[in-house]
Amino acid sequence: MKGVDHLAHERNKTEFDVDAMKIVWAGSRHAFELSDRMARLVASDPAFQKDGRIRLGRKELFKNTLRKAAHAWKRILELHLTEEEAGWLRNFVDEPSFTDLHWGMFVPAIKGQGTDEQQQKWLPLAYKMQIIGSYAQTELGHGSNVQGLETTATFDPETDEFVIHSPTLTSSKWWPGGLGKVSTHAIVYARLITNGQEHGVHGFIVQLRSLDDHMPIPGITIGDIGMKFGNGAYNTMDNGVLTFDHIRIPRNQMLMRVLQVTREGKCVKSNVPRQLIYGTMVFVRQTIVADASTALARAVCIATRYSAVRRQFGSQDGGMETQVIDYKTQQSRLFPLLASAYAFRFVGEWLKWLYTDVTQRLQANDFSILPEAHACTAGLKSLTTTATADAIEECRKLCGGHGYLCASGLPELFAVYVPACTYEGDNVVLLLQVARFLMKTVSQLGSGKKPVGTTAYLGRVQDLLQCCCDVQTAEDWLKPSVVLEAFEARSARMCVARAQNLSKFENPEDGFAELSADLVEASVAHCQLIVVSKFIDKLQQDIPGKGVNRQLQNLCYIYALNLLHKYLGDFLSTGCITPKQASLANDQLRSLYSQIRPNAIALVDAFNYTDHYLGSVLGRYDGNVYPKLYEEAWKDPLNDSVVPDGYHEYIHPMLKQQLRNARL
Ligand SMILES: CCCCCCCCCCCCCCCCCCCCCCCCCCCC(=O)SCCNC(=O)CCNC(=O)[C@H](O)C(C)(C)COP(=O)(O)OP(=O)(O)OC[C@H]1O[C@@H](n2cnc3c(N)ncnc32)[C@H](O)[C@@H]1OP(=O)(O)O
Ligand SMILES: Cc1cc2nc3c(=O)[nH]c(=O)nc-3n(C[C@H](O)[C@H](O)[C@H](O)COP(=O)(O)OP(=O)(O)OC[C@H]3O[C@@H](n4cnc5c(N)ncnc54)[C@H](O)[C@@H]3O)c2cc1C
Repeated sequence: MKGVDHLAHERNKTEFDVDAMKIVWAGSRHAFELSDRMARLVASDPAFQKDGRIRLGRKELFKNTLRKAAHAWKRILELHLTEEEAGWLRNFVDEPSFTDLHWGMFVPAIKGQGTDEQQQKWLPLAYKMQIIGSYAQTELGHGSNVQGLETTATFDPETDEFVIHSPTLTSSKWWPGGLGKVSTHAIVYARLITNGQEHGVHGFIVQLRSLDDHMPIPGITIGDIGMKFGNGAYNTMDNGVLTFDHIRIPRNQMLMRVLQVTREGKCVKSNVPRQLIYGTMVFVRQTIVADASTALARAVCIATRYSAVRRQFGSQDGGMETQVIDYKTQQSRLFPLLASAYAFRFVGEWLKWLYTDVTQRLQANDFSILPEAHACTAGLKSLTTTATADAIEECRKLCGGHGYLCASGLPELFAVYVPACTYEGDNVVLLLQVARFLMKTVSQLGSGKKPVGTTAYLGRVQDLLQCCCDVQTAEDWLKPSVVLEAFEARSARMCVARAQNLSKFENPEDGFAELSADLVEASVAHCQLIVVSKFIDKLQQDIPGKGVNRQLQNLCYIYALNLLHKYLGDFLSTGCITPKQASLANDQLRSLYSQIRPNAIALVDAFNYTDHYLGSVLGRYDGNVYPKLYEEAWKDPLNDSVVPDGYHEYIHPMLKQQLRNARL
C-alpha cells in the first residue's frame, strides 16, 4: 500500500514533463524501459536486499557478495537477459564484485588485444563464466608507471612456453579486483623477454587456480590484500596479491594483436599501434565517466529530497519553519551539483559514442583518433570522478548531522566511490596525459596541422587570443555562443601561455616536470570546456516534452556559470572577461537558482531511482524521513539489549568507584 507523499507539495510545483525528462536522462525510451524493468526486478528480489550490509564482517560480507553474484547469474540465464539488460541488473544490484573485472576488463582485454584465434578460444569460456578472469596489471611497486612493471615473461624456445616470474617483492601483483579469492585466470601484464632482449610490457592469459578444486596452480601465491576504506563499501571486492615462481604458459597465451612472438622467439610487429595494449583502460575509463553521473545523481537525489523535508529557523507566529532548500546558500551548493549530474550524463553519452566510433575505425585500421580518444577518456575520467567524489561529500554536509549516519546512504556511497579517483589511472597522472596531448597540439599549430575534434577550437587560437566577451547584461550570459567563447578563450589562452613557458626550457621534459602543476590546470580548463560544449550540443537536439528543454537550459547555464564563478581567477587572469561581466554572470546564476528551485524535486525524480537503489532514509521518494530514521536507529545491534554488554565489567565498577570517592 502506498503511504502519504510528504513531498507531494513539491511535486505539485513542477513546471515540466517528468516522464519525458526520465527518457532524456536514460538516453532513449528503450534505455528507460529497460533500466526501469531491471531496477524493479532487483528491488523486488529479496536476494538482492542490501540493508545492514555495512554491519557485516568481512567474511560474511564477501560470502554475501558471492551469493548475490551467483543469484544474479542464475537470473540472467533463466530470463535470457541480453548483455545490456545484464549490465543494468549489475548496476542496480549495487555491489562491487569480481564480476565487474571479469566482464569489465578481462573480457574486453581479450577482445581488444587478442588475435582472432585467441578470441575464439577464450571468449566462449569467459562468456559462459566457465572461467573467471581478472586484470592483473598493477604491482606493489608500480601502478601509474606501467612501463616500470617488473613481472617478467621470458620465452623459452625449448618448450615453446613463456615463463612468468615475480623477481622481487615489489613485482607482486597488488590490487587487481576479483584476484584475491575468486578468479581462475587473469590477464597478467609482464615485461616480454625473448632471446635475452626486452620488448616492453604485454598482456598474457595465465591460469591461477585449478578449475576442479580452486587451489592455486603450483608456483602461484595468491590472496586478498586486506580491508579497505569504509564499512561495507568496496570490501565486497577481493582485491588481490599474486606472485609467480617460474610459471609456464604456452606461447599462444600471450595476447598477440599488437606483437607476435614466433616459434623461434622472434618478435613481429603488426600494423596496430603499440598503444592498443592500453586499450582496455580506454574502454573502462569511458564506462567510469558514465558511472560518475549515476553516483553523483544518487547523492544529489538524497540531498535534494532531504533539503525539501528538513526545516530550520524562520518560523513566524508559530508557523512552519523554512525548508533548508530555500536558503540561497543551500541552493548555491546543491544546484550546481544537480547541474553537474546532468552535464556528466550527456558528456558520458557523447564519450560512449566517441568510443564506439574509435572502435570501428580501429577495426578498419584507422588509428588517427586514438590520441584524442585517450586524452578525452583520461581527462573526462579524471574531471568527473574528482567532481563526483567531492560532490558526494558536499551532499553529506548538505544533509547536516543526519548525513553522517549510515542510514543516509552517503557514507557508504562516498567510501565505495572515492577510489574511482585512483583506479584506472590516478586523476593527476591522467590530467598530465591530457596536458601532453594539448601541448603537442599547440606545438603543431605553426606547422599548419589543423586540430580536429575536441581541440578544433585551438585552430582558431589567434581569434581566441584577441576576442572580447561582449556581455553587457546578465541575460547575455544565456547565449550559448557567449558561454562557449568564454570557455574556449580561457582554455586556449591557458594552453598557449603554458606552451610559451615550456618553450623557455632547453629540455622539454625538464620543463614539463617543472610546470606540471600549471599544465594540469590547463587540462582541467580544456576538459570543462568539453563538458560545457557537449551540454550545449544536447540543447540543440529536438527534445520532446513540455518544459524539458527549458529545464535543461537552466541546468546547462548553472553548470557553466558556476564553473566560471569557481574558476574566476583563470577567466580574469587570461583576460577573457572583465570583473563586471563576472559579476553579471553571478547575478544570472542567482536567477537560475530561483528558476530551478520549484523543479528541483522533479529533476531528481527524473533519475528514476528506486528506494532500494538509493539505499537512503533521507532520500526516500515519499519524504517520510523522521519516523523511518527513528525506526532505523532501533535496528542497530547496540540496541539489542537495553543495558549494554560490558556494563558489569566497565561501567558499573567505575560508577561504584565514583560513589565511594564521593563518600570519602
Ligand atoms: C554482486 C553483483 C552481481 C552482478 C552480477 C552481474 C554479472 C553479469 C554482468 C554481465 C554484463 C556485462 C556488463 C558489463 C559490465 C561492465 C562493468 C564495467 C565496470 C568496470 C569497473 C571497473 C572497476 C575498476 C577497476 C580498476 C582497474 C584498474 O585500476 S586497472 C589498472 C589501471 N592502471 C592505470 O590506469 C595505470 C595508469 N597509467 C597509464 O595508463 C600509463 O602508463 C600512462 C598513461 C601514465 C603512460 O605512461 P608513460 O608516459 O610511461 O607512457 P608510455 O607507456 O611510454 O606511452 C606513451 C604514449 O602512449 C600514449 N598512451 C598512453 N596511454 C594510452 C592509452 N590508454 N591509449 C592510447 N594511447 C595511450 C601516450 O599518449 C603516449 O603517446 P605519444 O605521446 O604519442 O608517445
Ligand atoms: C579500489 C581499487 C581497485 C583497483 N583495481 C585494480 C585492478 O583490478 N587491476 C589493476 O591492475 N590495478 C587495480 N588498481 C590499481 C590502480 O590502478 C592504481 O592504484 C592506480 O593506477 C594508481 O597507481 P599507484 O597506486 O601506483 O599510484 P601512484 O602512482 O603511486 O600515486 C601516488 C601519488 O603520486 C602521484 N604521481 C604518480 N606519478 C606521478 C607523476 N608522473 N607526476 C606527478 N605525480 C605523480 C599521484 O598523483 C599520487 O598522488 C586498483 C586500485 C584501487 C584503489
